[in-house]
Amino acid sequence: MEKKRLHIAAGIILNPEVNAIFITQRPAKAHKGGFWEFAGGKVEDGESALEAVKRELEEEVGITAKTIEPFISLAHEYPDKALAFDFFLVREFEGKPFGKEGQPGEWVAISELANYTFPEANDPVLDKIREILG
Ligand SMILES: Nc1nc2c([nH]c(=O)n2[C@H]2C[C@H](O)[C@@H](COP(=O)(O)OP(=O)(O)OP(=O)(O)O)O2)c(=O)[nH]1
Ligand SMILES: [Mg+2]
Repeated sequence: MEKKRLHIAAGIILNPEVNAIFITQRPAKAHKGGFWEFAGGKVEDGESALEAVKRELEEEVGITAKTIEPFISLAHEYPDKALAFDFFLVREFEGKPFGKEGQPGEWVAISELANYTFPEANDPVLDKIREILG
């Protein structure tokens, strides 16, 4: 069977004052359930990655992104699906992020990110966060 190919856009929500990032935990039954993630999801037909990440941030964590820039793009093949990601850095936003879909969410200091388990695809993202923002 053909692998599904999906385009995913996700946001790295930064609080620069305390060098922390807001992350959420994927629901147990979802793909990569229980792993921590940067809020985001599938880019829909007719939508740009930037539009998608803004929409997903409203839907999943209840914030309106105001200053947002491309951070890293990568492709990752899981056994069951092939994903292309665009991660964006969200430097300014309106509202207070929370797990709007009932998922756990936390502000985590960049120095503490290693204590949270992310999907394998996120490794280069985490490395770059430590390098540039840590
Ligand atoms: N949002 C997000 N997804 C990630 C990250 N790392 C990673 O491997 N993924 C994978 C897990 C999923 O297979 C896929 C994201 O899909 P999703 O299930 O969040 O998509 P979605 O929000 O549009 O889902 P849905 O409501 O349409 O079902 O990307 C990450 O940091 N953030
Ligand atoms: Mg999602």
